[in-house]
Formats: sequence, C-alpha cells, structure tokens
Amino acid sequence: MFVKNLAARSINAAARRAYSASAPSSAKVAVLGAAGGIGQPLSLLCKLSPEVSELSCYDIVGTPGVAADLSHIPTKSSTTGSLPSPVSWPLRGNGGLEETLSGADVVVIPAGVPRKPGMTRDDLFNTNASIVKTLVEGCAEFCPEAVIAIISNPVNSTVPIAAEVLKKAGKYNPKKLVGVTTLDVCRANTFVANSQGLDPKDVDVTVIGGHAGITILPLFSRVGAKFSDEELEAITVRTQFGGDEVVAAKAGAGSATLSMAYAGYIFTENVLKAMRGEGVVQCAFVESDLTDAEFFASPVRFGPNGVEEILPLGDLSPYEQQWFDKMMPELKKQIAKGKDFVSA
Ligand SMILES: NC(=O)C1=CN([C@@H]2O[C@H](COP(=O)(O)OP(=O)(O)OC[C@H]3O[C@@H](n4cnc5c(N)ncnc54)[C@H](O)[C@@H]3O)[C@@H](O)[C@H]2O)C=CC1
Ligand SMILES: O=C([O-])CC(=O)C(=O)O
Repeated sequence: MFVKNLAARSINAAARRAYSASAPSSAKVAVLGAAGGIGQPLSLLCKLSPEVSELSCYDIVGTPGVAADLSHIPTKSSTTGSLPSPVSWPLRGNGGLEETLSGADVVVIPAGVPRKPGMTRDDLFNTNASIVKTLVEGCAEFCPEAVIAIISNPVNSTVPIAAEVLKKAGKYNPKKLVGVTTLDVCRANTFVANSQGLDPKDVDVTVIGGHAGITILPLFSRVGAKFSDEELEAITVRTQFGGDEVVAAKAGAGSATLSMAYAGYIFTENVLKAMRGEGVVQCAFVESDLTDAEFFASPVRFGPNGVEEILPLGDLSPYEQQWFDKMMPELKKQIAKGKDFVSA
C-alpha cells in the first residue's frame, strides 16, 4: 500500500512538473499517420511535451483509440483523434482532416508505408507519393500557415512533392515546409559518442544533404575528434545506412519507429520553441540555395515563422567533399522525381 501511494505520488509529481513547465503559448500539433509505428510513440511524446497544448491525431485507422488512450495521461494538452470521416474521438463535429488541421501550428506527417529488407526508400515512392500529396492538399486547404514537417519516405522526393502541391494551391511558403532529417543527426551523435567514449548529449554532428543512403553526409571533421581513416569510413557509412541496419534487424516488420518518434518529437519541440521566440538551430531538409540542389539538408535557424535562416555550409574536408560530389546527382534526381510526380 505504502509502495503504491509512493508510486502514485511520484506520478503526480511528474505530472505537476509537466504542468509547471508548460509553455506560455498554446500550440496545436497535428500528427498525420498517428496510429502507425512512428505515429503512436511520436504522439505520446507530443502529449508529454509542455510545448503542446492541443494534439490532434489523424490516420485512416485507429486514431479514436489512440486519442482516447493518450487523453488519460495527466498533462495539460487536449487530445483528439480523427479518421477521414465521420468518426472522431471525442465525438464532436465531423472528424476528418478539416477538424484535425484547422488551427494547427505544426503538422507532422509520418503517414505511409515503411521499407522491408531489400527495398530502398525510393521503392516506397509509388505508394507514399500520393499519400503525402493528399495530406498536403489538406494542409493547403485547412492550415496554410502551419509548419509542415515531412517524415514519410522517400523524404528527398516527398518534400518536393509537398512543395509542388502547395504551389499549385497558391499556398507555398518555403519557410514552412521541412523534411525531418533529425534521425540522421541522432545516429551520427550516437555513433561518434560510442566510438570516442563520449556522452551523446555532448555531441552535435552536422548532417547535410538528403535522407537516403549516400545523400546523407555527416560532417565528422567538425566534431573535434580524431578518427583513423577506417573509423571515419565506418561511422560515415553506418550513419548513411543506419536505416538499413534497423530494417534488416526488424526482418520484415518495418523500419525505425522508436528512434524516429524520438527524433520527430525533438524536431517538433524545437520548431515550437522557436515559434515562441527561443533561438533554435537544427538540421532540416529545406528549399535552399546553398548548392545546386533545390532542396538540401543543413543547419537551419528556426524562428517564429518557421525557417528563419539557412546557415552557410562552411568548408568540407577532402573526405567529405568526395561524398558530396557523389551525392549531388543522386539527390537532384530524387528531387526531380518528386516534382515531376505533381506536375505530370
Ligand atoms: N524521415 C525519417 O527519418 C524516417 C522516415 N520513416 C518513414 O515514415 C513512414 C511511416 O513509417 P511507420 O510509422 O513505421 O509506418 P507504419 O505503417 O507503421 O505507419 C504508417 C501509418 O500511416 C497511416 N496511413 C497510411 N495512409 C494514410 C493516409 N492517407 N492518411 C493518414 N494516414 C495514413 C497508416 O494507417 C499507418 O498507421 C514510412 O514512409 C517510413 O519510411 C521512417 C523512419 C525514419
Ligand atoms: O530506413 C528507412 O526506411 C527508414 C528511415 O528513413 C530511417 O530509418 O532512416
């Protein structure tokens, strides 16, 4: 009994801490694909975030249950769950994308199919391109001012798809469309910390390019550590193909979900902090003139209106330059494929 009370007290204390840490502003976050492998833990983390006052979960299945479940967590945010229509939790209005998106400050999109072993991210294009297109059409209609954060793969193509959809609707604002590449940074930080015996929280690797294989380029020359050539090659390639490592280990059951939920939550929380005036720099895949690729991931300063400044790239080491040269044709091809999908 004593133990039970103690447990209850510490849960309440945790909840109180969450309340007292609440951000002064109110922010609505919509998660599209919220019943999926990424969507559920991402929604959980958003429900715990003091930056979020309203969490709106949308999927083609399961979101009334996900939302009812999350709503019992004693944090300040409210939670709703909607299906395309007309089911929602709690029962009100018509559910659907309109209710999910109206008033959203940030829309995070992990909707779409994940890889199985043997597939590339580009193999997901045929299915995920139309899912992203439809959902971003909804954003253009119901929350044109929101920051849209795309997780669905292939990110190198789905972000250009989203841009074209928004342009067609006359609602494109390049400051408010981003591809989430935070998981690449998480992996790079973890692998460096492990190899150098550091605490990962003290490491912040810049990862540039895109989000697929060799288009992912971690700039380890900037972390102030000494690597042998073999070590450098090993952690570079492991970062580029970290997704494949998880796909292989899951053996047909999908790709990274928990680490991606963590990365998506860090990214989203940073965007929200920036919206209420905290200076935030994080890597993201955005429309960019740093290179001759129309979209490029690099450190970006976020502010109240989304992307505030794309920071200069700085010098690459000769090793990084080699990868950069190899990456660019691939990245540009994947961007063009996304653009062509909408204009065709
Ligand atoms: N950017 C990144 O770093 C990463 C991206 N991904 C990508 O994220 C996506 C999702 O992965 P998982 O969550 O593991 O897949 P999942 O299959 O577990 O979940 C996807 C969810 O999307 C929903 N969905 C499908 N069509 C939809 C639509 N039209 N509207 C709303 N929801 C819809 C499904 O019902 C499902 O609940 C995949 O494309 C995957 O490749 C995964 C890991 C990292
Ligand atoms: O590898 C995949 O298919 C999922 C993904 O984008 C990642 O884990 O980085």
